[in-house]
Amino acid sequence: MHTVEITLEQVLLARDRRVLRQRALAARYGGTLLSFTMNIAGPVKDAPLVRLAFQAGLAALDRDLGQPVHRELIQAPTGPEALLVYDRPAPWVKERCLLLEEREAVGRLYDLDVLSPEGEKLSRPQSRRCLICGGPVTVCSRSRAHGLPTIRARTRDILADFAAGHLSALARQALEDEVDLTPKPGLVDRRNTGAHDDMDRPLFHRSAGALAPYFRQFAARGMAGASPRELQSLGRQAEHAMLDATGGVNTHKGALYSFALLLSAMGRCLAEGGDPFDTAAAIAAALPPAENTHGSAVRSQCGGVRQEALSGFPTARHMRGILESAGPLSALVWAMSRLDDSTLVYRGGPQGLAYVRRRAAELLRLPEEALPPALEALDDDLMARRLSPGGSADLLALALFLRAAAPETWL
Ligand SMILES: CC(C)(COP(=O)(O)OP(=O)(O)OC[C@H]1O[C@@H](n2cnc3c(N)ncnc32)[C@H](O[C@H]2O[C@H](COP(=O)(O)OP(=O)(O)OP(=O)(O)O)[C@@H](O)[C@H]2O)[C@@H]1O)[C@@H](O)C(=O)NCCC(=O)NCCS
Ligand SMILES: Nc1ncnc2[nH]cnc12
Repeated sequence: MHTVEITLEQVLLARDRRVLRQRALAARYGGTLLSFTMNIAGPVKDAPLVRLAFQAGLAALDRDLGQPVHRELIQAPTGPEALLVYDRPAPWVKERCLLLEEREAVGRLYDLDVLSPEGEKLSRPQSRRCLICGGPVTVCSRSRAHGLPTIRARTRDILADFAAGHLSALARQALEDEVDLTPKPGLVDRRNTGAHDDMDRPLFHRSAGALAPYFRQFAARGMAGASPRELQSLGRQAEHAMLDATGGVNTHKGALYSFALLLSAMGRCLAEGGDPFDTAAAIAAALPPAENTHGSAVRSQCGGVRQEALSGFPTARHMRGILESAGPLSALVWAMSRLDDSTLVYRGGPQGLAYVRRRAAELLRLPEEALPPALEALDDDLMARRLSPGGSADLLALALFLRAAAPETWL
């Protein structure tokens, strides 16, 4: 994405347009109006990092204030904007906006103007704090205490730090939501431990917690332009941390590889633009396939996770679409019906993979709500055969992450 420098005149025109829309919405709905824009100093007001923070702010508003009666979004060179109407008292809305602004550093970059039904803008009880010194921003802006380069550098640091933490939290949540989804044939879930004697749900949650700090680092290192070799080294450190947390059990080795690639790629694209899936594939291609692993043992029969990465994660991307149109169980069944899953080949040979693909394909026509009984029966069958579609489970987590992160809204 090419960043654009805007003029003061464009800023003023955007503000005039916003005021006219606010009046139109007040006339149409009454209710309390929230105008959400970003406080970004300098001539570049619209960039991937800004959009990511803005999208996260919208999600936080939905979480803290509930669904508005009306919402409209504007994407412009002067920066992302949202106009929201709530059927709530203006002081109630303002109080929650102030809490949201204070909750984390990125809130300092949110401009949440609350207007009463009569058009009166609710003031804040005390001045906003300066990004640089923490004093009243009115004093610093009047005295020009800090130069624009300093403020822009601090703004970018806040946005970059927020992005890494936010993406890490979404990735961790996706891993936890995947293992909690039930019933999943042959896999660990709330019903049983599938075809595994050495893993259970608490172990997977511990594993996700151990990986979260590394997920943050992959995104941050990607933003900093780290090389594939550096990322691979970080990946090995993350694998060791996972194994330390699980007592040596391989819960997420494959998931770590996929998430590491995608998070590094998202970080790179947040800083430099580009497509995160193409970037992930390029990083994977720059690294040699692993040796002396289960995957290497069956590589002549199965492409495994590296092949999925080299192709830009097409399976996870298609699964995300199924999440929207049907649901997570349907997405898992679809993946099981076609994925080149090395865990199945390693455990049951090509015939084990073919068996799972065939049984899953039989379920493709069922609607999401009709799947649980059939999946419980398949679960009992795969447990008896010691077959575990761990690759499909990993890609379900990746699809859940893509739905939550929605990179198309900020890249
Ligand atoms: C690339 C590495 C993972 C090297 O591992 P390997 O050479 O073995 O690669 P694969 O076999 O191809 O895949 C490894 C795991 O990836 C999952 N997976 C398999 N097929 C696919 C696929 N087509 N698409 C996506 N993902 C796939 C699967 O992982 C899950 O299953 C594992 C748990 O199942 P289980 O059967 O219990 O496995 P084990 O415990 O090993 O067997 P048992 O002893 O229990 O019988 C678990 O890993 C899940 O995640 C495959 O197992 C990678 O490790 C690597 O190169 N790392 C170096 C560091 C690095 O480069 N990192 C980041 C780069 S930016
Ligand atoms: N729920 C699960 N059960 C077994 N292996 C997995 N790998 C990733 N998620 C898994």
